[in-house]
Amino acid sequence: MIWMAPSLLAADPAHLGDAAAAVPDADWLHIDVMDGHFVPNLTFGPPLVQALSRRARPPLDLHLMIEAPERSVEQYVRAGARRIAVHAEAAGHLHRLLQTLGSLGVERAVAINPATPPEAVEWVLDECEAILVMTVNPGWGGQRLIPSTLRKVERLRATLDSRGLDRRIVVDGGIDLETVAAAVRAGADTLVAGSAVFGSGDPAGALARLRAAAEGALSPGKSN
Ligand SMILES: O=C(CO)[C@@H](O)[C@H](O)COP(=O)(O)O
Repeated sequence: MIWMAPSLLAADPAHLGDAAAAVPDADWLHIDVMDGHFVPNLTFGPPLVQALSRRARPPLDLHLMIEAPERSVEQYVRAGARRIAVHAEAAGHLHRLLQTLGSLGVERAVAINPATPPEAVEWVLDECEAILVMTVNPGWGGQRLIPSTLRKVERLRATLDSRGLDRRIVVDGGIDLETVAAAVRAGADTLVAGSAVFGSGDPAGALARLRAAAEGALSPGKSN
């Protein structure tokens, strides 16, 4: 089953609550937390996440693009996160951090940047529910998908299949009507999309079209 996760990063910052409420049919609402260090951009802190949780119907999917994520995860769980992605590149003790997240009762994803090999997640697959493959370099929305990242998705899907592991593969960055089918065919089943949803005048309609294209790519005989 395909899951769609519109990313609020592409919404008008002056109307974030309205944007959060505009996609009730999303499976997750993706929120990019940036600290100005791990990536240069600075975005959502815990009070803002908590306020958004009151406007959003979908569960909140937080992507922590921050240094030392172990210092902040509890605050974000208290703010309303239902899934948290931490970067393999940022966590000094990734396995322990994932165990902590598990004990806090949230779904766990391990995120990897475009230059990070898929092997970076190999020894933590038992401690997460999803792997988030960055299909652009993190920090900004509106970039073009880097094609080599889909080869990494293929490798990860093959590894999961060979080990009989049921894990979500999330792709994040440059997902739109042109790229979504290739991402799904590579093995992604959870699609984060910012500009393609909130860059449109009709976020709910854009989300529905993107979902239809993704589901079409799963069904043999359909051309997407
Ligand atoms: O994590 C990030 C960017 O660092 C993403 O979640 C973006 O928000 C995706 O935006 P689009 O590429 O879909 O515009």
